Amino acid sequence: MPGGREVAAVTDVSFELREGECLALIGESGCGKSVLASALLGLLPGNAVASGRALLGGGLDLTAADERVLARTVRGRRVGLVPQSPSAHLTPVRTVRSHLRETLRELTGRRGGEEAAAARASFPADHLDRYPHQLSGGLAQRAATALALVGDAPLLLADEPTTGLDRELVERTADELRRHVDAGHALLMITHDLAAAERIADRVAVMYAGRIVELADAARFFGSPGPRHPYARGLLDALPERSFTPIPGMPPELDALPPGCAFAARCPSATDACAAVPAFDGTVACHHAPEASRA
Ligand SMILES: Nc1ncnc2c1ncn2[C@@H]1O[C@H](COP(=O)(O)OP(=O)(O)OP(=O)(O)O)[C@@H](O)[C@H]1O
Ligand code: NI
Repeated sequence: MPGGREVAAVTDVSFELREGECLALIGESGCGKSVLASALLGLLPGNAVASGRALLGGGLDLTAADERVLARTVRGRRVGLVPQSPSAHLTPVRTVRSHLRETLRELTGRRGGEEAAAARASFPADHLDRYPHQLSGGLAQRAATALALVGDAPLLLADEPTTGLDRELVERTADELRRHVDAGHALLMITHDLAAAERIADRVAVMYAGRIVELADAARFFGSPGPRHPYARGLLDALPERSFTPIPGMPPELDALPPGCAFAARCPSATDACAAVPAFDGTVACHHAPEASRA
């Protein structure tokens, strides 16, 4: 950070993701979702410090791999990325067709196939000759998704892949990503869109102030018995189709985290116990979470 301040953007995160599985990573703006995705691909800014391990099938540790290995064998081939700001990742002087052509050639050795690749992300064929600045946010998003699907990487990180899309396109994109998962790929989908998460995720990870506070089976999380962490319950209650009650207050600044549980100031269940940071037991990090019911 400017001025040499340090921010713990992501702390003590731990999860597994299997082939054929979609994990949705949800949480308010600024909680560390994109930083986590960038860390997995070696795309953090030069002054960032990452520690820990991120093992890809076969044992490659993404956090320890050097830039050459990441660039030549990992990005696009073993780990695909739909970046959060797709227009920033497209080359301004090249059309969408040209981006797809080069990515197809590089990752699959094939010539042609741009239209089929575009169609997978509902990118309209008659817009293929447009330049990035001629695309709406939603079209840039679909172009980025099409590019990310080309390499058929076993792991796909999709950072807000449905932003800027209308409901029908959200559903089409989510369904395409789900097909990709069902074909045996793993998907980490970062999203604000809980309806999209519910549509495609097998499991849900809820992040708050840089930590995962709940990791749950999606059907149980969105259905019954529902979330166990008060923050996760608050996120669902804030939905218009549920009680439409926002969580009071704002998330803390990551460079000024309160001691103890970072959610305590906004939490209806907080007690003195929350002065200590609750440990994450693999499913929830809360001193007051209801027991996981067996079902
Ligand atoms: N380049 C950077 N330099 C310094 N701090 C950064 C940088 N990028 C992110 N951060 C810090 O990391 C925190 C997490 O950012 P991140 O982009 O991961 O949030 P996010 O959960 O993806 O939010 P959003 O939903 O808005 O995309 C930010 O609050 C900010 O404090
Ligand atoms: Ni983000």
